[in-house]
Amino acid sequence: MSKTAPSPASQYWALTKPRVVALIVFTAIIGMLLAIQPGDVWPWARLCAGSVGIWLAAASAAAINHLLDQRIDKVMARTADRPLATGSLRPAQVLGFAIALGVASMAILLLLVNAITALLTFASLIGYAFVYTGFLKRATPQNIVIGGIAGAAPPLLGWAAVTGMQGARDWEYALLLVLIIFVWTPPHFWALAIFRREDYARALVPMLPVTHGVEYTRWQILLYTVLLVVATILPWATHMSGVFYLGGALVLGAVFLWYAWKLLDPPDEFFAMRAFKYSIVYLMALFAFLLLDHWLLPFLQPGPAVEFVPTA
Ligand code: HEM
Ligand SMILES: CC(C)=CCC/C(C)=C/CC/C(C)=C/COP(=O)(O)OP(=O)(O)O
Repeated sequence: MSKTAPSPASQYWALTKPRVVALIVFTAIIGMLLAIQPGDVWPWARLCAGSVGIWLAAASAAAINHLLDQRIDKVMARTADRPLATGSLRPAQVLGFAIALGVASMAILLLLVNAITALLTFASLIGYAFVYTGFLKRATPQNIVIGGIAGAAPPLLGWAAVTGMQGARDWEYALLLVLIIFVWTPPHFWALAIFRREDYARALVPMLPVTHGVEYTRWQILLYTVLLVVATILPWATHMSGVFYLGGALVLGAVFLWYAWKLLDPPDEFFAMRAFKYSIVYLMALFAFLLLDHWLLPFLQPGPAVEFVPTA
């Protein structure tokens, strides 16, 4: 039985790495919602335009990644069905699509949000599409650590969309969120890379399990997971978030530590993929805790007693 060819729309959609970018936009939106304080007027236009603009930029960067990684994607089993690897889209089409998304993103951010968000988003796009994909990925096993800065930036982009980054507090809090995703990235990616190491070796990509071996990578995952748990305490320690967040972060962190510890002597080779999948649930849930702590708890707590003063 012959397989029906995928529709062009589904191929363009695949270029945007929709699921990864969905989580990226989720962290950006949470950055926005943490930057608004209870009682503030919600800047709806900037919230909507900021989300769309950041989404378009991340999608553009993902499409450029497909373009620059054609050779690698063709060789690796995980990526061999990508639109350029199969030939269902031509490089010129992908380039045009990436440019259109990038231009639309910058126009929206510049015209409807603010210059600092446009600038930081553009830097993240360049960081992932060119610095990581075009250079670091092929150059060093620290590729995803350094390149992770671009993927970690979205909460800062969201925060900038709401505040314009006017005060030191804005930078401190937003960079804390960036730090959390930055230290989350190595356990997230290296767990998958352990499982997929033969793919990377065949494609000559110097990922850590290929260059330094699986055992060394497992210890690095544990090290970064410990750093991650410490980093996730900082929002509470700096009074950005309360004990509700802290409780959630510690429980989620304890489970992540269990995965990282068990990965040192895993029950089977699929365990690394279970750890990878947990890393995604972890980040989603951690950011959901930040949000609930910021927005739900103030509503649940009784407000300050207001004294009734008769006017006459
Ligand atoms: C340099 C940084 C990063 C690297 C190298 C990396 C690497 C990867 C890889 C190789 C995959 C598998 C993709 C596939 O099978 O098609 C993946 C999946 C995923 N990543 Fe990352 N990642 C990074 C950062 C991020 C960030 C910052 C986020 C979100 C905040 C994220 C969210 C996800 C999600 C949600 C998936 C699952 C996608 C799916 O189920 O199709 N990643 N990542
Ligand atoms: C503007 C902005 C916020 C940009 C963010 C860019 C972005 C989409 C970051 C995600 C990082 C990611 C999917 C890495 C995958 O690594 P890989 O490309 O080596 O994985 P692959 O083998 O699946 O292609």
